[in-house]
This record gives sequence, structure tokens and C-alpha cells, in this order.
Amino acid sequence: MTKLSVNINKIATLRNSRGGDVPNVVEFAKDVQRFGAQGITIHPRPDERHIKYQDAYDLKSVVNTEYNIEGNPIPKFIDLVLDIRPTQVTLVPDAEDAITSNAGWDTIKHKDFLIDVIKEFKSNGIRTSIFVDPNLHQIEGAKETGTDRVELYTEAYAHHYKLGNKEGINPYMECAGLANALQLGVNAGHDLSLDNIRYFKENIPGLLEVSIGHALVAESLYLGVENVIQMYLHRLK
Ligand SMILES: CC(=O)[C@@H](O)[C@H](O)COP(=O)(O)O
Ligand SMILES: NCC(=O)COP(=O)(O)O
Repeated sequence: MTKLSVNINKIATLRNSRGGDVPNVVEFAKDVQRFGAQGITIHPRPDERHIKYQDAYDLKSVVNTEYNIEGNPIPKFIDLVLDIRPTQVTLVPDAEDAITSNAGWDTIKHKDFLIDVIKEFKSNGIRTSIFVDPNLHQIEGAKETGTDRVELYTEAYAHHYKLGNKEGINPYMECAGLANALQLGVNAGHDLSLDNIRYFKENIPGLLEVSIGHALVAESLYLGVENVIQMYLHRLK
């Protein structure tokens, strides 16, 4: 089974555009869990332009599914995650000014850093995942860091799929196969959508979790949040 973790960054973006508390991210998290989502993902960025650090604390008591916090492990982020102790932390090598995540880790170059950070999170009982491009060397490098899982960066898959280029799945199949063989768990995320999720799920062995935000919120504008969650769950069976 593949778990659906709903990324609620975009709900915070909408709220922040007015400066008040509408829509309320905590209520939204409660609702998507009630509608069947098996996880909540947030990705606080250093400028807090969408999810604020306080949101991460406010969500702690209401997330009764898997709580996944993503981000660049700068000291402030590490402290936040150690304080909250979510189910999972996903490490993403974001530049401070990145509009959205745009690359996976170089697990070879940053091996020593990743080993240290991952050790600290795991020794505090937090499952770890690292965001990687679909590249076999990076999967091998990830294994060396001691991480529990990898999150495959699916932007390229989504792009190829939209162009009708089904072979875009191939590097992801190979990387997931290697990760399975190395006993690394496989998550995936970025630009996954109702259109492209079924083919991804059908072709990726051992897909444990997908985190989806941007498309899911956009689709919900037309179809409604509850319907959209049900549609994802159906495709992820
Ligand atoms: C790691 C990843 O792909 C997502 O967390 C994505 O970057 C969401 O972040 P934004 O909502 O800031 O685009
Ligand atoms: N880890 C990926 C994520 O949380 C959501 O990415 P997107 O669906 O907003 O592109």
C-alpha cells in the first residue's frame, strides 16, 4: 500500500496572502485526515513564506496519521524537528531563495554531513528520508548515509508524462528497484497529480508514500477536497 501524505504548504500560502487565519491550516489538516489521507506533510522554509514554524507546533497535537516535516537541515530546522519529533523528517537541499524544491541531494559530496544529521534524528526516534534525483549513484550514496528512506524527486517524471513520454518513468523504476534491494524505503514527491499518479504507482516497486500538495490543492478547487482525496486513494490502492 502507498500512503498519501498531503502537503499543506499551499493552504498556508493562501492564508498568508491575507495575513489572517483563513483558511486555517490546522482545520484543513484535520479534515484531510478525516477524508482518508494517511499523512500530513509540511515544508517550512527559512523565510516562513507559507508554513510558519508555529504551524509546525500547532499541527503536532492534531496530526494523528504520519507527520512528515521536510526541509533543509539548517540549525533552526534541526531544532524544530527535534522539538516536535514527527514520524518522519525529509531532508531537502533547498537554497534559501528557491521558489520550490528543484534538486535532490548530492549524497556522495554531502555524505559526512548527512551521516551526522541522520544519526541525530534517528537517535531521537524520527524516521529519516532524503530527497534525491532518480540517479543510481545517488541511491547508493543514500544507503551510505544510514537513512531509512529516500524520496524520489518526481518533477522530471511529471514533466515527461505530460508530454506523453512514458519512458520518463524508467530511471525511477531502476532507482526504486535498487533502493528495494538495498533495503531503503521509497517515497516520492513533487508535481505528482491525479493525472500522473496512477502510472507512477503501477510502475514503482515498493512505493511506501507519496507527498502531494500543489496539484492536490489546485484540483480541489474544481472537484472538492474530499473527492480529490478519495480519487488519490483509489489510484494508490
Ligand atoms: C520536497 C518537495 O518537493 C516539496 O516539499 C515541495 O518543494 C513543496 O515545497 P513548496 O510548497 O515550497 O513548493
Ligand atoms: N515532497 C513533495 C511534496 O511534499 C509536495 O510537492 P508538490 O505536490 O507540492 O509538488
